[in-house]
Amino acid sequence: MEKFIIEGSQPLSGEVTPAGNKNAALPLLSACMLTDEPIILKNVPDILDVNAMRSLLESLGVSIQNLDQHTWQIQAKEIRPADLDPDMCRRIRASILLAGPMTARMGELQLPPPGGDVIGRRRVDTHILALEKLGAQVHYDRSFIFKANGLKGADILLDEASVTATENAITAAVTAKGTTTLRNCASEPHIQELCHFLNGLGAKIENIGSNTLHITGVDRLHGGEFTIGPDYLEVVSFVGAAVVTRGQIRIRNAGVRYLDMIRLVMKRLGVHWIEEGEDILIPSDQKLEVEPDLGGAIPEISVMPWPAFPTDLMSIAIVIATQSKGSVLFHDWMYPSRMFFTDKLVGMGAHIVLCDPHRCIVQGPSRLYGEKMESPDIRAGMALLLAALSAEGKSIIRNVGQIDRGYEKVDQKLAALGAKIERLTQA
Ligand SMILES: CC(=O)N[C@H]1[C@@H](OP(=O)(O)OP(=O)(O)OC[C@H]2O[C@@H](n3ccc(=O)[nH]c3=O)[C@H](O)[C@@H]2O)O[C@H](CO)[C@@H](O)[C@@H]1O
Ligand SMILES: C=C(OP(=O)(O)O)C(=O)O
Repeated sequence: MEKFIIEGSQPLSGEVTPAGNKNAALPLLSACMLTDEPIILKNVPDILDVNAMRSLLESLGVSIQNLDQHTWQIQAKEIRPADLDPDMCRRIRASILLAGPMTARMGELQLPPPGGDVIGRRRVDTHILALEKLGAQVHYDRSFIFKANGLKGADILLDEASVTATENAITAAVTAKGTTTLRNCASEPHIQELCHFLNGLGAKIENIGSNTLHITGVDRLHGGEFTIGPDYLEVVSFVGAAVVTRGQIRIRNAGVRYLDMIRLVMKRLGVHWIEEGEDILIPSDQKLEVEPDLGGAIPEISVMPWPAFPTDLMSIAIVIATQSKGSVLFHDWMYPSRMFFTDKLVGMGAHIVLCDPHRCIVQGPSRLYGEKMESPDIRAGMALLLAALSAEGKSIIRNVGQIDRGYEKVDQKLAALGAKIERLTQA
């Protein structure tokens, strides 16, 4: 295990480029199993979750070659429903994404339970609903068994707009017989990318980006090439790092098409950026003052499925709010354990009232002081790192493997922007 030692209060400056989107790379990698022809994926992020997915695919017989650090050639010529390592499955939420492609192509998969961030109970019922509607039999007894003798298109109303359940439904439906209508589906950028990727392999998915997808099943998919889009969660994390250190940075290839709602929410915290083509420039002259609602009411920032504000940016927004003048209510109804990390921010000097597991009120600005902390999950870990960069004095963040799950070489990128950060093996 490793830890970060951070000497805070260094304004960041310079340029940074985000890696490919983790939550796009994971379903795309799994979807490669839908064809026996080779696929080239570019801009694959070099992060722990993606490497865990690689090892799961390899154990199912998929061959993966690195053409360079971020370009993979993947071929699922002869795959088999082999036993999967339960520890590896438990490491990532996305192991559940093997279900759609394997059920469609092999008609069989035994899958240990998925893991991922420990941020509260994470349902898989919607995955089962979708796959059963397409004709699969699903048996669960601490582990899943998926079986199918050819899938058939269906009219499916998801009982919640779950991201990974939508992805499993799509990958199972693209080669099913007949047509599928998928209603109440999620439409996050990674789902849109998955659809465009599959259409590039010969799938027929219409209405991409909406919450109703029409899928016409095709007999087979062919090989192809696809470039994974930039990770907008990493982009906004770097926006946060610039703002809380009063720095000025340029983020190259920032995926500005994904930032509309995030921009509105950041404006409420007194944060702005300038778009220059595909780059964004975060200037040092931030207002950092909370914009009250009409009539002076305390504003609320709450999460919602896309195109609203993503839950994965809640922790980052909370840290930014500690540096903005005024009060904001944060509300994350999706996960019951996302807000507990705020006690660490309080320990650093932030003024935060945790109202219940889903809501907190932040009153800023507060001077933060360096602390010793543990990274509880990917986004809270990154948020604590931002707080440490902003704080006066030295901070130690342990268990940074949590951050490495989703952020590629974050310490090296921050150091290149002038942060004083060191990675050490945990004693
Ligand atoms: C690998 C991957 O892609 N992980 C992402 C994916 O996880 P994942 O696909 O697991 O998350 P889901 O979209 O299923 O849902 C997240 C939580 O919200 C609840 N829920 C969701 C939608 C809804 O309409 N009603 C509802 O109650 C779910 O029961 C669950 O507790 O999407 C989440 C929500 O954007 C992100 O935090 C994760 O980073
Ligand atoms: C919750 C997250 O990831 P996962 O679903 O992979 O655990 C995240 O990326 O913030």
